[in-house]
Amino acid sequence: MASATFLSTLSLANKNYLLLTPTHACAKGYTNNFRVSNLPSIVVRKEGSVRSQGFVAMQEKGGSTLSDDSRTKTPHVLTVAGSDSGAGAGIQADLKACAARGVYCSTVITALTAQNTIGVQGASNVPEDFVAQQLKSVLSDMQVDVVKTGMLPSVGIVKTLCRTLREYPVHALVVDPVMVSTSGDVLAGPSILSTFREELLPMADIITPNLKEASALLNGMQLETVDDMRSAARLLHNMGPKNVLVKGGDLPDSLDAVDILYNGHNFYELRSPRIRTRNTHGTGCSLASSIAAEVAKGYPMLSAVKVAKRFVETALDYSKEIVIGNGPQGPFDHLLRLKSHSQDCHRQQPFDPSDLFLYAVTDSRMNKRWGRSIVDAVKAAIDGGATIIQLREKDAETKDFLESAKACLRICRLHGVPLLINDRVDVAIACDADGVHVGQSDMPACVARTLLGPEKIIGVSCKTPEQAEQAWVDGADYIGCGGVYPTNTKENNITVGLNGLKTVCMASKLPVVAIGGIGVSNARAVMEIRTPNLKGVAVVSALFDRECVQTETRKLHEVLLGSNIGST
Ligand SMILES: Nc1ncnc2c1ncn2[C@@H]1O[C@H](COP(=O)(O)OP(=O)(O)OP(=O)(O)O)[C@@H](O)[C@H]1O
Ligand SMILES: Cc1ncc(CO)c(N)n1
Ligand SMILES: [Mg+2]
Repeated sequence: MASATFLSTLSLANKNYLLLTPTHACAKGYTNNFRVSNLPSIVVRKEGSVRSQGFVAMQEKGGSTLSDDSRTKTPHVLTVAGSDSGAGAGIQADLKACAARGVYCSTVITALTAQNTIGVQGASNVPEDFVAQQLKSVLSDMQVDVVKTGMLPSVGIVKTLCRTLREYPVHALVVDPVMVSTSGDVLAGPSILSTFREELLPMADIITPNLKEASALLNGMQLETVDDMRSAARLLHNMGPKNVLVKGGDLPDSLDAVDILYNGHNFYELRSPRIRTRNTHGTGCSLASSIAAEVAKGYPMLSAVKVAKRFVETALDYSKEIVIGNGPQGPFDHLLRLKSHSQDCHRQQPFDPSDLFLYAVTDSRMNKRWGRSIVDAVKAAIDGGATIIQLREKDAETKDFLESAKACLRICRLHGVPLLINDRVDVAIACDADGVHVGQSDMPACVARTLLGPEKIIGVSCKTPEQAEQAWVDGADYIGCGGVYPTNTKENNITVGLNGLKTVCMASKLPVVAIGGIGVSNARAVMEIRTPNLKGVAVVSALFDRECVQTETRKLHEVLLGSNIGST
């Protein structure tokens, strides 16, 4: 049995920190094997013992870590579990959940399963001594913070794990006592129950049985209501784990997904709306891994469980319609990416610099003046031959802007024309636009790149070769150079002229679009500076401060074609 949980609050540097100690590291037989971890760590000598190891967890409200040193290590979860060939549960779910939650995950594989959305067709255990070898390889080298267990298919493997954990103590142990898959296939037989009860559960910081597993651990106790779940949690807690989470994913007749967390003092009833979906295979593994991930980051158990549950709920909701496999229980998408790809038949094309040829930039004031909606303006520009659109809505309310952007995106995708958002990276992300255009005092392009990911288009306004170089370094795709001519659209804008444009084009490693006071009368002169990097012109007033946007766009298109430069 683990020794009793010892909780205290201590004051350090005028801040209250919650000191959790000892963790399971002081369970019977742990060796005196301490190490420095990313988690603010305090070795606690309790009752003359030097065996116990604890860590300072962040407080529920706005906690903070103890020292800068403590922030340098990457949080690390080791999952000890079975492989699922269908990749919805097991090791594969654990890897995806940890990646989604932003922690590193190493893997010790205990069994291979041949599994899909129909069920488990076969299983083959990894030999005990090879499980031991994998455990040693990882634990002796990689500074694991939290071990999470899943399928442990034999008594020998459970014992091997317990022995190795005593030799290499970690900060926390999360045990998902996997026994039966949702398809009803046995992943670990009843023979392991006694070793679970006697050896593994007492070492655990949390165990996360589903209803069937809780029932099996409690000799077949019937579990049909939330009250039954509370009773089960209390009885399981008596077996030694610090926390028990009884999961109610399979609770009959429950509109909500209810889980009960019990820490020996309090019960917490955690509820979320039940998502109506067939794609729930691997929810248990993912929940346990996400709890492990949050604990590895340093959060206290209650916060970790809450965040993990919300993550699973969000991922299920996001994935409720994805179609993978023909069986009754499909996998879900931890990384929240598959839906937009599978449902979007007009996928974004990779950035093509020739798209900068006729670059139309909308202006809310001009649209208002001419009594047209932003959607109508975009439609007309595309019909006239615009090759890329940027929405520049300085005055719009965010909610309205987002709605307009979504409507414009549908039109742009239909015509294969990229849609960029000016300044507002948040709006671009929210509507899944093709990219953003940022100015020198907006969000730096490198930060926008981190937020938007590698595929999105990022343009930066530049007036000098130095700014153009920085845009390249920051990972932009193109630069906008100007104002080439004086313009009313931008107040106090310094004009660079054709010479300034040429200097920047010559220096730039990125394709360039010219902007500022350009229209039908001078577009040809701009393109005739003849530098290979200049791919087109960006235009606001010459298209949108006119009665007929389509006609003006067509005229400009003809002029540009006549200049015979930059077009595809
Ligand atoms: N349809 C659903 N909507 C929302 N949450 C759900 C749904 N199904 C399960 N959950 C939640 O997912 C988590 C995992 O619970 P569940 O009871 O499904 O585990 P499990 O049976 O071990 O899963 P598996 O063995 O398929 O990996 C719990 O927090 C549960 O409340
Ligand atoms: C390998 C493996 N582990 C756990 C589960 C439980 O979901 C499963 N179906 N397969
Ligand atoms: Mg499970």
